[in-house]
Amino acid sequence: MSSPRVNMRPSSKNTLLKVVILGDGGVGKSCLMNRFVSNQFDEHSFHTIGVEFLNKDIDIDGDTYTLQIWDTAGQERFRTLRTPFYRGSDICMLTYAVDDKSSFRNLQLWRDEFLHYADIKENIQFPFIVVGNKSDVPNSEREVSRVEMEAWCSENSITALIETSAKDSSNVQEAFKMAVRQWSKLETRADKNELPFNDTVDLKKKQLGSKTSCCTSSGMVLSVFDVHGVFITIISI
Ligand SMILES: Nc1nc2c(ncn2[C@@H]2O[C@H](COP(=O)(O)OP(=O)(O)OP(=O)(O)O)[C@@H](O)[C@H]2O)c(=O)[nH]1
Repeated sequence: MSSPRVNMRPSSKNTLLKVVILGDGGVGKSCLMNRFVSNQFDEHSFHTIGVEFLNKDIDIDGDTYTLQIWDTAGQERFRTLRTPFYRGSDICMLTYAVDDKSSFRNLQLWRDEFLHYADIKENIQFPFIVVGNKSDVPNSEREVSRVEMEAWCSENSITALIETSAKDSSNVQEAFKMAVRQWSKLETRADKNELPFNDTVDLKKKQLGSKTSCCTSSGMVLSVFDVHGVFITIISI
């Protein structure tokens, strides 16, 4: 009598990761998130107020990851609405537009703002990824070269970098996958005690206060957060 077949395939993990997207207003953060989550592009995307988030599952190298993607308002006037949401991030996407030099120069400010409000210690290697969006623009409109991007990343010890287009969809999936692989690489090294690293955040356990949420017809989340006793309402218009 033949023995019953046993499926020896190891069960895959499911890891929840909080990804925060930062960068100047208008570089295409909301469009990147919507392209990644819903495969849609809005030519007339409105400025984000505060923050919005969407979840998306992806499979990478046999494991499933639930990405909780936080799209933040890039405009300076919304600084106090966005910064409370940096804490507990696992990955930070520093985004600029290749046709906007000033958005590239401001990456340093975004990086510093993130490290400060996320309370990441300076000697900790955090999973940053640099994303140069709007790669579809004609060469005549391009203001930031790939070489400049590589130089800035090298100066800031960032090894994950990619150019994307939320408009024509190029490299958008790859950017999020690259971000997760970068997180995984640093996490593995931290597990082996090769470098100091903050704990993996389980958002189910570690939320910024309590949260209620619902979906609008566009799929965006309107939320009311209780952040250390202060209620913040997040509205997508
Ligand atoms: N050509 C081109 N335009 C894009 C791309 N991504 C976004 N845009 C356009 O850029 C504008 C701003 O996009 P948003 O996604 O709203 O920018 P944002 O960074 O979220 O802006 P804030 O919410 O103000 O922080 C919109 O008109 C988009 O249609 C892209 O990949 N290529």
